Amino acid sequence: MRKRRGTPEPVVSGSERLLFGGPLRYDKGWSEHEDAILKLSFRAMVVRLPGMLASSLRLALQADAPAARIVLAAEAVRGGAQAVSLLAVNSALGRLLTGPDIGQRLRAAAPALLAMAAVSLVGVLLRAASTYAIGRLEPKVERVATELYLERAANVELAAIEDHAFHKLLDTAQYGAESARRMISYGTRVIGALISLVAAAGVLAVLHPVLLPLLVTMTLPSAWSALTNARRRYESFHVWVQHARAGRLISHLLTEPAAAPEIRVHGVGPFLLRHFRSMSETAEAEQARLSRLAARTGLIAAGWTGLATLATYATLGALLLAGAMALSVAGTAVIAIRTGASSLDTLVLEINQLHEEALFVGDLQRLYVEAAERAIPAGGEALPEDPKEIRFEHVTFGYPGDAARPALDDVTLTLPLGRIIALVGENGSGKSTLVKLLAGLYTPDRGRILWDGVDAARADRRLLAERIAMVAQDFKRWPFTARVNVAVGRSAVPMTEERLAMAVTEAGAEEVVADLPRGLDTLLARDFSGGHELSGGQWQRLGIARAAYRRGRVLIVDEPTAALDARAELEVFEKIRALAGSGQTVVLITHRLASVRHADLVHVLEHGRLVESGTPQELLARGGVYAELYALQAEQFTAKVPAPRPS
Ligand SMILES: Nc1ncnc2c1ncn2[C@@H]1O[C@H](COP(=O)(O)OP(=O)(O)OP(=O)(O)O)[C@@H](O)[C@H]1O
Repeated sequence: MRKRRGTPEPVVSGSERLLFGGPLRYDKGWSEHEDAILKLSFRAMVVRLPGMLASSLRLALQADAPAARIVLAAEAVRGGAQAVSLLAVNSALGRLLTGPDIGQRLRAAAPALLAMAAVSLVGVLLRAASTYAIGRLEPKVERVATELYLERAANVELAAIEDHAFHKLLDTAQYGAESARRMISYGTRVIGALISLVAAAGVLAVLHPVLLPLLVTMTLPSAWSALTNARRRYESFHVWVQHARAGRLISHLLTEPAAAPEIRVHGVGPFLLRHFRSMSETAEAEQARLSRLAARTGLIAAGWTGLATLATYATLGALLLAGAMALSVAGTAVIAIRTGASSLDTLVLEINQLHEEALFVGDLQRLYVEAAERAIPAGGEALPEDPKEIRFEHVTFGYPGDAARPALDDVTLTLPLGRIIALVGENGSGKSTLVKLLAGLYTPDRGRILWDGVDAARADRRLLAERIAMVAQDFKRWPFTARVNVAVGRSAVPMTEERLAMAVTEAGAEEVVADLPRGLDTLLARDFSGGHELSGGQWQRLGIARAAYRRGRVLIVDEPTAALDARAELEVFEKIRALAGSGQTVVLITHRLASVRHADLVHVLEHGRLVESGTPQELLARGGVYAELYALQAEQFTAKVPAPRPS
């Protein structure tokens, strides 16, 4: 790993070790992006300036072209006005300092003085126009950048979302949209300062050639100091981004409703607070380190600037004493030096800010590119209109980063369509993984999934998803109304009461809805006012209603009855059977083998491998894994209850 000189090893708090198993620092960032340090050098900063300005401009034009044009025009004219103003100063001073009597001198200087007044009025008006247009532009730029971020992020493969490196990019890039917003102001100020600097430098070069390099020497220290500090802040941000997220996570846990009961009953509050404090202190130590370095850099820069200023004014004095410069010219030079130095100062600061923001926008742009590369591919072969079966052929799949053992290992099985197929097996045997592959959420590492003859890997993924309705074990409980929680099953079609009512009935969720204070319009999020909470079983019924609303050809239900009472369980299986009766394929994952009795076909998985397949009756008769699991469950009901111990 390449490390910057002077970057100390991170301090790791006990809290990080205990709660998160180690230091929450990203330390690969610099070696992953070899050019990252180069990006922070002064030369690179200057070289990248046109690109940075162009990317701000592109974003601005995309967000609100008329406002962007107003800003550009106002800044260009304002810079020109400043040059005119300096020339007018020079002319006014020249006329005021030379000539016979003061009245005549004043009259001679009057046009230049009037020109100065007119130019400053124009400047004020242009500044107002620019302020208005920037105010209009900034939120739009942020929105456009955020929309693109969210759109790309929502469209990547599930494997990318679960990938550590991609997640880091998602984490850091989210700050890019805000930076894009800020780049508009900085970019505008850079353009303004550049133009007025050129004006001041032009005037100075005309007055005396030695004044120009002196002006530059005066400003270099603040450039160096600002750049050094920006580089440190950016570096630190990247290393600490995960730590910052963990801090926010702890504070969120302390306030979120889901954790509230346990926090109170188990007294988790003080424990989490203690670790929140300890982690905050670790982060504060990093902030203190940055401030210490910034103060030191600032002091060095200030000393350097002081010496350079002294040298500039000494040179001006020497030129005056030697008679090499007239007093009026020296007066204009002082004004031009002050204007120039302040423009150069502004320029350096603003370029630096622009550069710092551009680094974050760079993260965002990297995310755009990487997300596009990892997007769910568009297009592909069409699936057969009415396939007879889906066949897994020697399918092997392992989760990224989990090299120990594949979750599915050389699985070959058939899922006949229009039937109820049950997947059975102990925890971790690969059932959920199998249905995720079936739904196209992952693609096999080896082997094929065939819809009749068509390989799902070559099929159009959107068309494949169209056919699937899924109630996963951890299906999303959307913090919206009950209506949306059902209709989100197929949000692309217009929401109709008829379709909603049918889905609710098919899932047997009528009672759940009837019990809600505002029926389908009840908000199902306790953390909003008027929000209502459902029980696990009630949620599960809504989840099934959502899948019914979707009307996919293949209904995948993963543990549909885990949170249901015995009566509800029976009812739900009745509903699922009815769905299958209407020609729909049901792929059912359940641990309750009594419910599997009605399946047309059962596949039994063990450690990621298929160990048995057949009808429930065949499997019971065979006396294998299924029969063993079945007997175990049956025993629980037939075993004699031990007699109470005598007291
Ligand atoms: N997103 C994931 N990332 C990494 N590993 C995973 C992921 N999901 C599951 N696994 C691993 O894959 C294996 C199979 O898990 P899977 O969820 O498919 O089992 P299952 O049969 O559905 O289990 P259960 O009955 O407990 O739901 C397990 O070892 C699990 O740890």
